[in-house]
Amino acid sequence: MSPPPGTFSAVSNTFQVDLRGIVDLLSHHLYASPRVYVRELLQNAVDAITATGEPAAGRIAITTGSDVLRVTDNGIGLTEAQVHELLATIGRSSKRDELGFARHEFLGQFGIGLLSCFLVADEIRVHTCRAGADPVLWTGYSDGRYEVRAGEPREPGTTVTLLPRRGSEHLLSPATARELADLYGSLLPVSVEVDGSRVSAEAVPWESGRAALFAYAEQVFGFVPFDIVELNVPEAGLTGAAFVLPTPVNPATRGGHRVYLKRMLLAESVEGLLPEWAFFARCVVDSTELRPTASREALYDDGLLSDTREAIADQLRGWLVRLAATDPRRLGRFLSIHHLGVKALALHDDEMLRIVEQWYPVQTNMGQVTLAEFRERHGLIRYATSADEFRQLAAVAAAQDVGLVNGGYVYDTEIIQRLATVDHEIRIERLEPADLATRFNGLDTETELRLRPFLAAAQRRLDRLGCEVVLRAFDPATLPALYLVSRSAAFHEELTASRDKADDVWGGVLDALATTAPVERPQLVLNHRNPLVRRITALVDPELAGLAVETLYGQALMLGHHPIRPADAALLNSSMLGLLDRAITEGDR
Ligand SMILES: Nc1ncnc2c1ncn2[C@@H]1O[C@H](COP(=O)(O)OP(=O)(O)OP(=O)(O)O)[C@@H](O)[C@H]1O
Repeated sequence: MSPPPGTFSAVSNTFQVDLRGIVDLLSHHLYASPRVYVRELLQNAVDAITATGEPAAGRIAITTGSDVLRVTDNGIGLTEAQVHELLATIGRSSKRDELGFARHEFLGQFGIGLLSCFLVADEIRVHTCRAGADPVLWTGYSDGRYEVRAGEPREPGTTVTLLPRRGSEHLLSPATARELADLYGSLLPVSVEVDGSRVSAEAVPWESGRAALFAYAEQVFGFVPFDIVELNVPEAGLTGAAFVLPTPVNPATRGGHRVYLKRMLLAESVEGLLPEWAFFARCVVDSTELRPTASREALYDDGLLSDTREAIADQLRGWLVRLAATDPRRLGRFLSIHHLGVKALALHDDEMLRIVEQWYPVQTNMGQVTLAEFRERHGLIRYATSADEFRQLAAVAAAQDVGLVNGGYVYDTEIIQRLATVDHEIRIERLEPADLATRFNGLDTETELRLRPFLAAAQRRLDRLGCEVVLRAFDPATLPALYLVSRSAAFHEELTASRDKADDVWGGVLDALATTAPVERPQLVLNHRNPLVRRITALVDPELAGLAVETLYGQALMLGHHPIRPADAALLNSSMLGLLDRAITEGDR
């Protein structure tokens, strides 16, 4: 009885597949380049040889010419039933176990690799024979059809013949076939020949000694490495070498690594094998355990890959630590090339932090020294957090015998601060510009009394700019004035600037913030040791003295790279013009 209208009975169906769409998708969109067809054919041949249990006797011959390309192996071959099952079913592979897991000894696992041949061919012929069974010829077409018929008699094994699609002939040419077989197959443990000449049988480069490795790096990566670190990660069955780059690289450019899986080249530029901080190394490795993605262009990002990454990171770190212990000069050279990466690493790695502290010279107002040397000399690490602050204060601080590190370079301030958190013996102090003024000498009482009217007049001129004028005597005498902003004053200045731009609601919040703490005003410290300042303080004309103070204020602002507010710019403008007017009037007399 049929169900009443409007109700459905549950029917179990299977997906329908449009074969042409799948063939097109897998062959044209999965792989980045049509050149991978050689890799997939080599891989199938190697797997078929592995399946015989006698890899040493394995032979793969690629022949080109007469407009076709043939890959012949003396592997296990297929029976007719297997041909129907394996070649004609997309996604079916003989390389998985009953539970569907990839069988360890094989390179393939997905059951789609052969389809990559449709990138370059319209027709694929597989002529195969299993020992003791009849030879079979399977022909597949890129429109999704296939035929199976009896094949010509042959030795056990398989020959895959590709008939090029129009426009792809060059990809099957003798030169390209040779180049690709070399690229993908040169480390394979079976014999590979192209048109009768052998390509394979190279030993893995890291088993041929250091000299060979240096030559390899130059040939393959195009540089003579600064050093070579051997890599070994047993749980990933991984061996290989990391080449330390001899020149700086942008840490943001991700360097790819040459990765072989079971000695078949996966790709020349694989990402994710090293942690990001190790941008100074390029690797070549072979792994028996890491897994490829289906396109075989990248490594599958699983737990094993992240463990491997960690293990390689440890080995690179160990190399650095060893270098520090055995050859500090060489470490110094390395650091001068790759300091950015090492400093980035030091932010989350204690050993690297110590290496940077001990060996990396930083800029200070007493010359280039390491943080360790600086600490030994000054008892603490006093630092400026920006290059501007350092530039403004370095000479003045040095003249007061105050050592100062420029923390303005990338990561330097963070590194200094981290040092103090990992080692409580290490004292650090951010230089408070206003504190510097406390080290300046005051004036003797008589001079101070004499200059009081001048100071009061100067203060009146700068009051509206929120700046306090003080007179001190300090070195260097060549510096007439210094504009010092305490951190809280700097914060307050930023707050006022934001307040001016903010809308009412946000402005209210900023106002509330501004009133929470009393703020020290920025100081213009005039240097009484400076001859010009002395002459200014002695001027009898109060207007000229006022213009001079305003100009000193502007000059000190600019010297310290302080922000120039509209009110400052207006003042600078009027004082300059005022002085100019005076100078011209004087000159005309
Ligand atoms: N040269 C060959 N000799 C014997 N069998 C082969 C050969 N080439 C392919 N086959 C059979 O055809 C199946 C499908 O091959 P295909 O290349 O499409 O996938 P795969 O190698 O199993 O996996 P992957 O997609 O990861 O390469 C293989 O599992 C294998 O059984």
